[in-house]
Amino acid sequence: MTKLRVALLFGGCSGEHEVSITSAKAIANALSIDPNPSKYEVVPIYIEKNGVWHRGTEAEAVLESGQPLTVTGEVIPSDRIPDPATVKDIDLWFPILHGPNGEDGTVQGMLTLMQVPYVGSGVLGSAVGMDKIAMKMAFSQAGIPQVRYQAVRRSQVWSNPCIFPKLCDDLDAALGYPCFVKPANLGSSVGISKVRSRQELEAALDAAATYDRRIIVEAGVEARELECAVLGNDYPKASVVGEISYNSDFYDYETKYTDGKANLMIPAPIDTAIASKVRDMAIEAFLAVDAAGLARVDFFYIEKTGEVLLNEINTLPGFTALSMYPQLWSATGISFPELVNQLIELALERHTQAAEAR
Ligand SMILES: Nc1ncnc2c1ncn2[C@@H]1O[C@H](COP(=O)(O)OP(=O)(O)OP(=O)(O)O)[C@@H](O)[C@H]1O
Ligand SMILES: C[C@@H](N)C(=O)O
Ligand SMILES: [Mg+2]
Ligand SMILES: [Mg+2]
Repeated sequence: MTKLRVALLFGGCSGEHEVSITSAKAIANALSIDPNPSKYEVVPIYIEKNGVWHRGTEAEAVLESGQPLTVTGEVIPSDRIPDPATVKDIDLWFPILHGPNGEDGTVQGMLTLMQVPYVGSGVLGSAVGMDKIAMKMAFSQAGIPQVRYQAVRRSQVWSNPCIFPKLCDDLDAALGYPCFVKPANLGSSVGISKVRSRQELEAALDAAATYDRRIIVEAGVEARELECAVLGNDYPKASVVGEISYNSDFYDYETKYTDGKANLMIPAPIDTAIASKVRDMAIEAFLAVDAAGLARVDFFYIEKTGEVLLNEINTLPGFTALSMYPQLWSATGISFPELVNQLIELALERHTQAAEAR
């Protein structure tokens, strides 16, 4: 049988670069477990933090060591797209890029133009699923309950001294404290601050503005945190529901990626009615942004009132050893090696449908 040559695309110009390397290592490992090696040949392709693409020994070394390449020297723009000669043998692309320039529709646009199959959401699903303001607008249109929020532009934060205080007055009055200030297009809690005072609000807005032109400020809720994994294209399935608990202030970067800091409970110790609601909402969220292949949907469960609020969708969720997505499927009966096999099959299904429609 001829093997499908699968490009594992990782790294990227993103604050989640290191997480992407760890996710890619785990996926490469899953592709090395039987029966996957009889079907797939893995070709690692690494995108440096400065956007330069590498195939071959450099990409393999990053995957092996888990360490990013150090950015050096001047970059010409054409180094930031694949050299056609070096990728013409690729049969299918598996982007495992988190955050901007990879999870947000940019790479998906390039692969769509190339008319090649790739794992995960297309341009629209990726872009809407990445931007927390756009995603919330889509969710609210779909009638999915969420926390109160306000969208902020960087130009309002880095503005003249009259606009900024007025912005903070408005946020103060509308959302109160604690609130969460987030760059709209990022993940792994990078750039997020939990804010308890006016002074902290000002600093948090300034910090978020260093990451993104678009910022979201959300009312803080005291809630249990639930996550649900989705798999499929037109008829997506939801996994069992998981819960995360931790002792830190919130589920921040360090808590997410330091072994032993967060406790993952799968399945979550919640009523079946709540689990069923979460699973239904996860699928509604997936369809609302036009996701495909995979997504992990994050929720707040306010036990006192029984309310379940949708926090966000992640169209390229983490696959690290501490990440929920593969663990949720494993608990649902799909092993990690079988999961990556199904993701590849879903990519092929979507590609065939797109080709038939052309
Ligand atoms: N409105 C909120 N109320 C209470 N806690 C919040 C709120 N928003 C975020 N948090 C806390 O911050 C964490 C990160 O938020 P969020 O999931 O939006 O960020 P992210 O960077 O997209 O994370 P990831 O993509 O890694 O899941 C949440 O898991 C939660 O602990
Ligand atoms: C990778 C990270 N953004 C996640 O959602 O798991
Ligand atoms: Mg996220
Ligand atoms: Mg999240």
